[in-house]
Amino acid sequence: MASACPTIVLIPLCVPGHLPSMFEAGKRLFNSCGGGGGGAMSLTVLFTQMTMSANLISDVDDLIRKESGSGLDIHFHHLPAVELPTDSPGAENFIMRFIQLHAPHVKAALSGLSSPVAAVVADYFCTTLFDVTLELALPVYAYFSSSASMLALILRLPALDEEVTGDLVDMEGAIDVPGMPPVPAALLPGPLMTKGPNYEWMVYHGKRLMEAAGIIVYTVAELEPAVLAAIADGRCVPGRRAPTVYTVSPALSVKAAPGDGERPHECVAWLDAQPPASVVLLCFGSLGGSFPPPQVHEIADALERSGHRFLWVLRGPVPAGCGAPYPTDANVDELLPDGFLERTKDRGLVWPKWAPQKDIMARPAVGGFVTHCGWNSVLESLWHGVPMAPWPLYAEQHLKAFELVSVMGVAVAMEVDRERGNYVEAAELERAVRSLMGGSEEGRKAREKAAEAKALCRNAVEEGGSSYVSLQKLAREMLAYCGCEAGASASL
Ligand SMILES: O=c1ccn([C@@H]2O[C@H](COP(=O)(O)OP(=O)(O)O[C@H]3O[C@H](CO)[C@@H](O)[C@H](O)[C@H]3O)[C@@H](O)[C@H]2O)c(=O)[nH]1
Repeated sequence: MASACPTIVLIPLCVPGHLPSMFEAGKRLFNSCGGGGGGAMSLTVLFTQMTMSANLISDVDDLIRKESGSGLDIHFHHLPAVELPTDSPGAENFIMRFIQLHAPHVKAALSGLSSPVAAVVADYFCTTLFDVTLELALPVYAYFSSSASMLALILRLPALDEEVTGDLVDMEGAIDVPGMPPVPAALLPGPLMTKGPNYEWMVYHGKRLMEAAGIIVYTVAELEPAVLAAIADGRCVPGRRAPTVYTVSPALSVKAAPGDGERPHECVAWLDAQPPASVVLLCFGSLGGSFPPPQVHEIADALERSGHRFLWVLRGPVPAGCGAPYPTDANVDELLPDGFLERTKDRGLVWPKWAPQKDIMARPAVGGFVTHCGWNSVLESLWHGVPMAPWPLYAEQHLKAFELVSVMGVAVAMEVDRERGNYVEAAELERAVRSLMGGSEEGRKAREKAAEAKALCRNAVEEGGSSYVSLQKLAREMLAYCGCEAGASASL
């Protein structure tokens, strides 16, 4: 891993919703620093041995293989395994403690690099590692894989915590998330609703993010202008301005078709036999898609009655007592109502395992997306101008659903009963699918807004676009830290 030129060190959270976008952003930053050719900078990635889904493990292996053979100055380093905390009362708490245990290994890895470190970029769930970077006097940037709206809420949280004596969910009225319309408390991310160990960690992150040299947010500035202005104007933290926010937008492939001689994935081949914008996609991220049998039946009824074409990524149960909360493959014969597959075989495909969502989303047949509102899925949808029907399930997804419908207007509203485990009745899903795919005024507006969002996404990564400019600015800053010329090269 030796390299003479300065290096940018990435410390990602190794989960599917965080790692791919962060690596992509890091690589584009490295290119903007001249790393792609001029030898001005190298990139080092420190992997924690997080319990990963099988899909991510193969993605990480592929990524390392591909990048190692690319001739680019990118280095991968696996940190030693740590003993997994066994008594954590929730995912957030587990992750924070898991990351914290890596501090000595991160310190040893950073100290052992033969290249001078230009900057460290750490996932925002890794703020416990800021102590190491402070000790080594290295500039540290936070990478925020979620929306700017979520960032505004996290930055606001420490003050909110002091203002409110009880649980946030019991607050009278709505929550003030700077730059957003008033957010009903019932839409807060799960860990923020009631005070406890997971909540405390989120408050901790809110405080520590203020120590970062900058915050790199995976978003499109033009999609969230009011929130970004509120952060920049210092409206999140009383009396203090938040670190500078750099927006890095997705730059997804526009090559939609498989290459010569490549066999398309079954889902892609099926989509290519459907008319343009005729299929509603249902896919629920890396942890979702596995529903209790009554809910599976409601979805099946809704899809059958809607009469629309569909591609439904249905997952099996999450194995009990297993460290990784990732769903198994679905046994569709067991899960689906009798005769459903036969009755819908001419217009529907149920895919029982991990699906190539990015490739699917790029196919012209996809006309609408029922999504759990994971931020990667949202941006993938908007990159292709596909309107959504939000079905939030966990984490900050209820906030996103609100933002998609009430702020961006790129989604039709759908009633999700959070108190019943985010249950959606068949009639409601059928209504939402008809509205999204059919001729309703609501659906028409969402399609129009999604088409506008597509243009914003694509412009952001063009030369002179918001993401391009952010990366150039960040590159100059990082080059300056290590006394290099500000010779950033053109890149996305
Ligand atoms: O069958 C599948 C399911 C998912 N994906 C991909 O996996 C990623 C999933 O990311 P995301 O849509 O953001 O969902 P989560 O995996 O749930 O992401 C976590 O991380 C996100 C970013 O911080 C948060 O917004 C979410 O709430 C949080 O759950 C996306 O790129 C999808 O294209 C597939 O390729 N195939």
